[in-house]
Amino acid sequence: MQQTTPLQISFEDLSYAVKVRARPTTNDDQDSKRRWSPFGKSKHNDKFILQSLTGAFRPGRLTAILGPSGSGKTTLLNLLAGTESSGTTTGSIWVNGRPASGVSLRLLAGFVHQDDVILSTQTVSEAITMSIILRPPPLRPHTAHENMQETARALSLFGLEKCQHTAVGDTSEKGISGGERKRTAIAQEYVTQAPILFLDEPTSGLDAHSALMVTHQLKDIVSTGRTVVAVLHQPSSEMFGLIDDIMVLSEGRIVYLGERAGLVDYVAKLGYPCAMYSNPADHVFNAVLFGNDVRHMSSQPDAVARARLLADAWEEQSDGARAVRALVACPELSPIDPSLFRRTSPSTVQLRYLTRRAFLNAVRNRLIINIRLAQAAFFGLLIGFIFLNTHNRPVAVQRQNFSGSLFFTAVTQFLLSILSVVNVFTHERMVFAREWRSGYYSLPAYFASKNIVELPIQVILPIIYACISYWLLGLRHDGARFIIYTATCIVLNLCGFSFGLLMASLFSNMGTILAALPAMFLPFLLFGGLLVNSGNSTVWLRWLQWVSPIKYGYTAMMKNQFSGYVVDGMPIGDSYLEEVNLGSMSIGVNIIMVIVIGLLAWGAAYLALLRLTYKGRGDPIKNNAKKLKMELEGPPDPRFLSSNKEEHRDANVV
Ligand SMILES: Nc1ncnc2c1ncn2[C@@H]1O[C@H](COP(=O)(O)OP(=O)(O)OP(=O)(O)O)[C@@H](O)[C@H]1O
Repeated sequence: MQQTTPLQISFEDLSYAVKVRARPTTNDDQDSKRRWSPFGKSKHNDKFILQSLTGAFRPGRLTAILGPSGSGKTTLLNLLAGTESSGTTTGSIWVNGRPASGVSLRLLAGFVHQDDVILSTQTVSEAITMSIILRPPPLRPHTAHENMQETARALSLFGLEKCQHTAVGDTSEKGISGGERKRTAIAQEYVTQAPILFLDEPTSGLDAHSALMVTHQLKDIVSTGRTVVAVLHQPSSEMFGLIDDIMVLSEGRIVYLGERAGLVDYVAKLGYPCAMYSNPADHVFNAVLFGNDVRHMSSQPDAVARARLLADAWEEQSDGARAVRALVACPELSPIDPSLFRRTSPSTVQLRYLTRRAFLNAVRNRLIINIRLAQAAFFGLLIGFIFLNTHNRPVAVQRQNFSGSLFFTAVTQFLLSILSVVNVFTHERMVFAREWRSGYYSLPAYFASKNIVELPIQVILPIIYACISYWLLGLRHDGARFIIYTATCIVLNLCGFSFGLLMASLFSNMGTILAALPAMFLPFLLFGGLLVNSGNSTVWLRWLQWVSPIKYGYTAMMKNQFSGYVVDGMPIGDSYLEEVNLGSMSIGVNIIMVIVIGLLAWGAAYLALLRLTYKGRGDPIKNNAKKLKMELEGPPDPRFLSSNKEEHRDANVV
């Protein structure tokens, strides 16, 4: 990894508040602005998660953020990395003295999240190569061979050679271990050569040796001049010894920020001397943050009061806080090289890569494809044998059997397609959300690749079904009518695919989808043309037939079979069609209606995915890239060029 321009992140008076439902009880928390009123409109309070944080993270140093659960560590990282958007942020952030909102920091920073999801069928090596291809580092390797070399280097640095060809896996199909997954996620960020790296609990859930290994790897990254900030839970003594700077947070406030070596002295001065041979990180947690009360969980007011005492002591009385303020006032000012900005690959590269990955994913999930193929053949045979040679039966039986079998066909083509998509896509939705946020690709490239791979399957399955069922059922022996029947099955399948995509994009888990599915599907089924005579149904509900793809598909197939249908010289088809009131629209128009409804659902699925991308506002980086880059490339904030700079520089030792 190459040396990089040193980048210092500083922030002043940084606060973050979210709206929480107000409670009618009186709360003596001075920091919350109580605005609850039983009759008024406003029933929300501001909950301050981070309060007036002033500090700096220095380049070439490994900074660890420590603090009890719920102290705001993840929120701070998210805020700096520009991924926290639901609340209100106040205060300033700079990179090398240039104003930088969290969003613009995303141009410079990689982020390893607590629960990074990687596509389960991807191997470790593929996941790392994907990062190189889709988020090329400044000196982009151009050939596949160079990409492989770069991947091999990362695999070796992170000790992943032994599992490089193992699939990542998930809870249902075991793949690599939790530690290997964490290291893979770090390696994915490492290869982009981002000058800043944020990591949220990279060592949690790992055994002591693996956690130490990860910390050593972070130290290696830091040695190239990068700024690395990691949230660490309970670092061991060995890990603690590798950390350069430490920030301790409690109840959203800073309790300590400075060199690791200064922490023990500082807490000793507060009246908490650390015993020899004890782990300073444990000491800070147990003695300082919780007052050695190991038997009881501190009550919320106690914890807040204790945190306030410690944070006030830090801010008002400590030399460390003064040194930090001096560092913030007089930061590193070297210019930010534009080559450091995050890069994305061209749309064509994204599309090509994602299509290949989606294809491999489908092939590796071969069992699912095989089941879907078998399902198409099974239902074709089932319906064929149940209604075998219906054309040889009495007229009344023909009417009933053809109606029943064609309705069943319309329903199965639509429903099976929905179920197959939601099953596959529900897991992938989380992968998409994570990869999109990390800047791997754009939504159009992802959406297009999904469709390119899935559409051929959605065409082949109904063809199998139609080829088997049409001739067994004894539908009219006419090539053109067979083609219309097959085409109707195909469009119903594609329409179901769109609805499946929509449901999987709208809802994050299978349970919700299964709860919502009947509410959508059953009205379509009821107004599908067989169960209710739509000409005589309740008037104000009759519109449902116009949005039911099953109704249009069923009508097209019924007209295909019955218009002009003659049995033993008697024309029985047209009168039957009139009787069952399937409407005046032609077969072609009915098929077009299925396509139109499918396209609308498909468009809605795209919008639902767009909603996942920063709540529909799209990528803030892409939207403002020019402005954000200009700010970072521009001159430092004038306040840092003021005449008292030299004065501050003398105090610039944390
Ligand atoms: N959008 C939100 N609405 C309400 N409360 C929130 C929101 N986001 C965070 N919080 C609260 O803010 C506090 C800090 O959360 P955060 O995830 O930053 O803590 P943390 O220090 O990273 O905890 P942990 O170590 O357990 O991951 C928690 O009490 C959390 O419940």
